[in-house]
Amino acid sequence: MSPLPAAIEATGLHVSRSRTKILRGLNFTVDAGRITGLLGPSGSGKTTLMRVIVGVQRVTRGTVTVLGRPAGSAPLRHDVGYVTQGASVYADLSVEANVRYFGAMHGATAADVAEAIAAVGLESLARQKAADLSGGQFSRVSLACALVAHPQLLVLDEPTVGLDPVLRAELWERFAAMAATGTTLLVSSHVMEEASHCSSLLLLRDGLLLAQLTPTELAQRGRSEDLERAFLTIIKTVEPSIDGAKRGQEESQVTS
Ligand SMILES: Nc1ncnc2c1ncn2[C@@H]1O[C@H](COP(=O)(O)OP(=O)(O)OP(=O)(O)O)[C@@H](O)[C@H]1O
Repeated sequence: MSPLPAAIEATGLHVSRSRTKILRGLNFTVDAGRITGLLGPSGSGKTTLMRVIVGVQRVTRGTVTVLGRPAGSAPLRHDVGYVTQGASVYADLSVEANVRYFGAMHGATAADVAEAIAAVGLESLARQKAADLSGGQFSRVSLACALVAHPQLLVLDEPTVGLDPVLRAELWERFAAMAATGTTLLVSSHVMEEASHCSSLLLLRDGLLLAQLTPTELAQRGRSEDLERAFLTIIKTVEPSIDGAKRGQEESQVTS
């Protein structure tokens, strides 16, 4: 079988916001039909990178191609799903009405709506108003609204925050099943143990890509099966080069 083309390709990606350099020269590819984890400490640039990929963040320099087209181009609207950290659903509508509403934009059927609700484990609450759900249930409505469109690429910003371990495990199983049927998933997290569910990991720190590697390679390079510890080891190893990159940037700011 010939390999699938990359679902996302970033070349020399720089993003500045309010004159602050947030992403500083990222180069990477995300394989189609796989789960790629976007991992890094708070403030490292994960959300900014996701916003670029879904086309809502202006790029300062460089290119990002998504499913073979420039990120944000109109034909991608039906092919890319994005679930932000803050759930974006209508609190005064029921779970079902929310999913139906978002599904209608993509021609989803009643069966698609029921399937998306079941996928996030909210069947028994389908008729409940979103406002009356718990925090974890509320954020799962958002996920169902993205799933109902059957996107080719699903970008999820910290989807497991606030979920109990059982639900978290179920969601990861769901993501794996989606990847097995060809969906590409890019999932951010700062919980390193979740890295083990991914085929490939993008490790971000201070807007720089420290490494792109598999969980096994992370454990090997970081010399620990504990992926949190392995990540910390990698951070310490590359710290001097980060300082160097920052210095280089400050020098270019002085000269530009
Ligand atoms: N509009 C803005 N103007 C200036 N700086 C911003 C703006 N939005 C975000 N930033 C900064 O960009 C950096 C990266 O933010 P981003 O939200 O991408 O990080 P993150 O890795 O997703 O963090 P978290 O895990 O906490 O959500 C942070 O230092 C943040 O303060």
